[in-house]
Amino acid sequence: MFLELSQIKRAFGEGESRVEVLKGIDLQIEKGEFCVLLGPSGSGKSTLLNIIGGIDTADSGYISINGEKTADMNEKALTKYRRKHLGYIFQMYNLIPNLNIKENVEVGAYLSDSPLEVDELLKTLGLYEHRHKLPNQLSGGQQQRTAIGRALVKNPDILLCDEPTGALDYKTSKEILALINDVHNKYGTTVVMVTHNDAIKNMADRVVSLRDGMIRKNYLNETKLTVDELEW
Ligand SMILES: Nc1ncnc2c1ncn2[C@@H]1O[C@H](COP(=O)(O)OP(=O)(O)OP(=O)(O)O)[C@@H](O)[C@H]1O
Repeated sequence: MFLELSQIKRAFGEGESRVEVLKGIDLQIEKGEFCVLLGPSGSGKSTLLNIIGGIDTADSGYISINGEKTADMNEKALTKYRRKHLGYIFQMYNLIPNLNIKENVEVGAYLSDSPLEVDELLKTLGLYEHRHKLPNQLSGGQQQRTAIGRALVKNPDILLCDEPTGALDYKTSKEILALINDVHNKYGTTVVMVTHNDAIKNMADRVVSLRDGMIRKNYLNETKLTVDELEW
């Protein structure tokens, strides 16, 4: 199993205000799978993604990648894992405002031993002619494409996406989903995508839904739709 989560628990706060956000999550994701994580607001989706991404740590349970438990890795190995194997895309693009588009993508390339060619990627993303502009000179969709470029330039094994289309209109959302899907198909990238948008589950291989910190549904989607066929 490529990505395995076992009995992941996470609580925030102390005493009276303590909230158990994840109550024992078991999840297994195959290499190259496209997994969508659904659930109501506050159900723990982002917390789970942050734990997979090594941004946050679980109180108990373990994560293993390719058979290696992250808890057994030392700080150096963990940093290497995050840098080399993970790409992260957020709803708010988190670009560096005073770097231009190309430089923002290069930030991702510096972290990798085997980055993709930056200019090539900028062309694929439709950003090449905008490469000398600053983020605030671009539309939301173009900024999100830049953030995707920064995550993809590392050619990560795992792409973690937290509401990547949350701030975008219908048409741009579809373009971004198509782009993520193309990368997933082309490079065999494993994708874990958190979303509020129920329609997106139709393009996924695996659909996982969380409620109150527990997995309520976890199934393989036998009737995948193309991004074009999605409606919401
Ligand atoms: N660092 C933190 N400190 C305290 N509470 C937190 C922290 N991070 C998350 N929480 C709480 O954990 C719960 C789950 O949050 P999380 O962001 O994982 O949910 P979500 O399912 O992603 O929600 P949304 O869809 O609204 O983004 C919420 O009640 C939130 O307030």
